[in-house]
Amino acid sequence: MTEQNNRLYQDSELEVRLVEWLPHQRWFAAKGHAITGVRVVLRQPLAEEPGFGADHLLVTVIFESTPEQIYQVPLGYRSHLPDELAPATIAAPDETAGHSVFVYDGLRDQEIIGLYAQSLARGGTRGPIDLHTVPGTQIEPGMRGRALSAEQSNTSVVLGEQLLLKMFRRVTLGINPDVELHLALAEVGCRSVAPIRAWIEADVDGVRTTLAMVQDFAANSADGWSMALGSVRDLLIEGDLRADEVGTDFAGEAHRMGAAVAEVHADLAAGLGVSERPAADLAAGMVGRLEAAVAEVDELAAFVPDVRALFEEVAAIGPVAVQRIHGDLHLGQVLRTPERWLLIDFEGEPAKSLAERRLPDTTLRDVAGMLRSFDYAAHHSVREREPDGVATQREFRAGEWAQRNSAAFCDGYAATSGSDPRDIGVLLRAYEVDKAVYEVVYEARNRPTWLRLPLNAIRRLIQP
Ligand SMILES: Nc1ncnc2c1ncn2[C@@H]1O[C@H](COP(=O)(O)OP(=O)(O)O)[C@@H](O)[C@H]1O
Ligand SMILES: O=P(O)(O)O[C@H]1O[C@H](CO)[C@@H](O[C@H]2O[C@H](CO)[C@@H](O)[C@H](O)[C@H]2O)[C@H](O)[C@H]1O
Repeated sequence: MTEQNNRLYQDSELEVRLVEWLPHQRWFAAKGHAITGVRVVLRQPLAEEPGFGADHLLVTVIFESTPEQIYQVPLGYRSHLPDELAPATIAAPDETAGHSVFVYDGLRDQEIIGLYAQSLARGGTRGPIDLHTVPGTQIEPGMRGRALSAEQSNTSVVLGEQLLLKMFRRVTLGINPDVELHLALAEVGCRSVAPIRAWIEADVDGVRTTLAMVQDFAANSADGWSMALGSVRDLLIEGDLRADEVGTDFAGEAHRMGAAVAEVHADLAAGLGVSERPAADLAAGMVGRLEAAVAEVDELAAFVPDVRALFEEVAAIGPVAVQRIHGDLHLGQVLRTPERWLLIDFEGEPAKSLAERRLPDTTLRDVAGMLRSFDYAAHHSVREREPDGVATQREFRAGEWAQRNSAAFCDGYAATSGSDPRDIGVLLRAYEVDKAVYEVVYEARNRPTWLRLPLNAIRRLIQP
C-alpha cells in the first residue's frame, strides 16, 4: 500500500461507513437514536507503510432527536486482514471505488497499540495531539499491547503488563474528571488508586480535551463485582445458611472496601477542598432527575409521590459539606489487588454533562452507589435462578447478604473517616433512591431485562 492508498479513503467515505458501524459498538452511548450524519473533526496519520496504515480519528455524530456526540475511533488500514481482526472491520476493500485496503478499529490491532505505546514513550506532540507524562515517569519504549477483553464504555489496553492505556470512546469537550482527579490524588500520594502516569489531549472544537489516560496496571487483581457474585453464588447453592456461615463470606472485604473509599474521600478533600451547599440544592437535583426519568420510563410513575416526599425531607436538612467525589461508584469500579482495594474510573456517571460530573457533592453519593451495588449483586443472582416477585428462601438470604455487606462497608468507612454514613439516614436513603432512579433509566436503555432490579429496590427503599 502506498501513502496514497490511505488517503484515497476520503473523510466523506469514512463518514458513510461509520454511520453503519458505530451503533453496533458496546461503547456507543446513543443506542436507539437515529444517526443523520457523521463528520470527521480530527484525523491524524500515525503510520503509512506498504500494506499498512493508521490514523487517529475523532468524529462528531449528528442525530435526528438528540444533541451531537463526539467519538474517538483510531483506524487501521491493511491490504490483508488477519483473521483475528475480522470482527473489527469497518469497511472491506472495494475495487470499484478504488479501495484495495480494509479499514478497521485500530485498537484491536497490537501493531497499532504499539504505535501509541511508542508515542507515549517519546512524549511531545503528534500533529494536534499532545502526550503528557507525569513528572518522574519514564515510559519504556517498545512495550507490546493487548486489548482488555471486557466490553466497557471505553477501550482499555494493557501495555507491557505494566501500564493500562484507556482511550475514551465518547469524548466530552474539556478535561475528563478521570485525569483531573487522578492527578489530584497523585499530588497527595493516595494509596487506594492506581497511579496515573500519562495522558493524551488535543484541542477539539477549540476546547482542550482529554483523549486518553495511562495508569499502572494492577496485575493479579479481581474486580469487586466478580468477587461479590462468587460470594452470593455460594450462599445461594443451598439457601439454608446465613451469609456469615458461608466460606466465601464477603463482609471482611466489604469492610476493607469501605475503608479504602473513606481514604480516597479524605485525599480528594485534602487535594481539592471541601465547601458547603444547601441540601435543598441537592434535593432539587434529585427531583429534576426523577422528573426526567419518569418521562422516559413509565414504570416509575407509581413511586413518584413517595420518592418526592423523601426528597422534600432532604431539602429541609440545611447546609451539608460537599467535595469532589468518585461520582459513579459501584462494585465494578473497585479492584482487589493482593495488597488492597483500588478505586478506578473517576469519570462520573456517563449520562451526566461534564459540568454536572464536576460539581462537588456529599461523600454519601459514593457510599449509596456501593450500597446499591450490594443490592444488585444479591438480587441479580437470585433472579438468575428464580422468577421475579416470588418470595423465596433464596430471596430472603440474598437480602441478608446485601444488608450484612452494606453494614460492613459502612463500618469500614466509619472506622477510617471517623464519620458514620448512616448518621444522616434520610440523606443516605435519598441518594440510594436517586441512584436507583438513574439505574432504571440506564437499564431501560441498555439492559431492559435488568429493569426490575432497580424498580424493586425503589419499592424497598421507600417502604423501609
Ligand atoms: N489500573 C487497572 N489495572 C488493572 N485492571 C484495570 C485497571 N483499570 C481498569 N481495569 C480493568 O478494566 C476494566 C475497565 O476499566 P474502567 O476504567 O471501568 O473502564 P470503562 O470506563 O470503560 O468502564 C475494569 O473493569 C477492570 O477490570
Ligand atoms: O461502569 P460504567 O461507568 O459504565 O457504569 C455504568 O454501567 C454499570 C453497569 O455496567 C452500571 O452499574 C449498575 O450495574 C452494576 C452491575 O452490572 C451494579 O453493580 C451497579 O450498582 C449498577 O448501578 C452503572 O450504573 C452505569 O453508570
